[in-house]
Amino acid sequence: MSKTELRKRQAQFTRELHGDDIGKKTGLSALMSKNNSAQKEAVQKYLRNWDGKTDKDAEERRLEDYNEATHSYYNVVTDFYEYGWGSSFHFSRFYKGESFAASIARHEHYLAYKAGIQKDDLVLDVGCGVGGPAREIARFTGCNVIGLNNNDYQIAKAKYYAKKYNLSDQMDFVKGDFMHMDFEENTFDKVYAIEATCHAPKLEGVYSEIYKVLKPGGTFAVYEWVMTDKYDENNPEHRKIAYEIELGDGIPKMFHVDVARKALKNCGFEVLVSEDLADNDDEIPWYYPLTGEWKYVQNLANLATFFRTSYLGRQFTTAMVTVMEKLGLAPEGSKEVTAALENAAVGLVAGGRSKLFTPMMLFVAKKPEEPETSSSTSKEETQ
Ligand SMILES: CC(C)=CCC[C@@H](C)[C@H]1CC[C@H]2C3=C(CC[C@]12C)[C@@]1(C)CC[C@H](O)C[C@@H]1CC3
Ligand SMILES: C[S@@+](CC[C@H](N)C(=O)[O-])C[C@H]1O[C@@H](n2cnc3c(N)ncnc32)[C@H](O)[C@@H]1O
Repeated sequence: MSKTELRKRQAQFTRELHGDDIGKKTGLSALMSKNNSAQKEAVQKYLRNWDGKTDKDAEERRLEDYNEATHSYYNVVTDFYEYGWGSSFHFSRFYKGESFAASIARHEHYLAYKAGIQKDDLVLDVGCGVGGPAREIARFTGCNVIGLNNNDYQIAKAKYYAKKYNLSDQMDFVKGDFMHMDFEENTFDKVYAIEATCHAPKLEGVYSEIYKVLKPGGTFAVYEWVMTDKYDENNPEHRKIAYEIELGDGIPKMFHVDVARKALKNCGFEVLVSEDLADNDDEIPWYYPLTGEWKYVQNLANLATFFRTSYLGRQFTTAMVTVMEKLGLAPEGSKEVTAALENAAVGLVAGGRSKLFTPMMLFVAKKPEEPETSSSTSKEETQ
């Protein structure tokens, strides 16, 4: 199927699944207005690749199907994410006394600061979700942002929110696969990606596209999801944690941190910062909202969020969605989605506690002023 045909089909499917009036409804009320048979199809398309098999063939299938699989994954989880987490789909570090929203925003500001984003810069947000970080970074720095996303539903939502919050002049959102970008070479002053490029079947693929569209001398900053140095792919316990994360988060393959670092270098980037922000012995761990450890709750106003993200809250949501599905109020397959998200939560907490996994491997990388030609770059073996 050609790129144009795939785009048309995915856009048409989104209209069938979510209707034309995207934006006004969020979370569970948006879930309730989804089309039943389209939802069933989306759940099936997402889960067909995660059938419990971890052999090379199964992995190959997941890598090949990355575009449709992630498109379907976000078609079915976006409403749950907004209901449980908000409109920035990423983790953050927590400090004592800090609210959940402040912590999420600070994590975004920090990336903007490390990327050196200035007023009037043209910035690309790779895998922009519903635009939570783009709105915050545009307000924080005064830059102009283009959000790239392969999910039509999220793009429609991001556009709706930009208009609602009077930010449309500073931002736009476009449909596209980050493995094959349509932008002109040397277009953007800065590029950032927050917990999105882990959906790539090959990190060198997405990083080389970023390198191409970045102006010479421009900076790319990313919070990458990777398995850490402690991870051993041949250890079944470790592999189980990585598989749970892949299954529950729609990721074809979780890569080791070295793979990411080498991929950046192989694309021609000069790596300026390479730091796991989760490896700071923070008093409050990044994954705590998913553990249900109430002792960490910093702010009474955040109680609703912490209930929804905690183990107890997740069981409550699953039970509620099961009943809603039986009564025909929620579309078929919604219960399966909550089960997959439960896997995500369990895998992420296990990965976080054991430090086998981090969602905040910070890389800041520069495209040289005079980029090397690809033939003059010596490449290291990655994936
Ligand atoms: C998938 C990637 C690369 C990043 C997303 C990171 C997080 C924002 C999500 C990872 C697991 C998600 C879960 C929820 C919200 C968003 C995440 C934390 C829920 C709390 C949403 C409400 C459901 O009832 C339970 C979910 C558990 C997992
Ligand atoms: C976990 S969300 C993070 C969203 C956003 N960065 C944020 O922090 O709110 C991952 C995002 O990557 C996008 N994505 C995944 N695969 C993609 C691809 N091949 N091309 C473009 N976007 C993709 C998803 O649609 C989703 O918006």
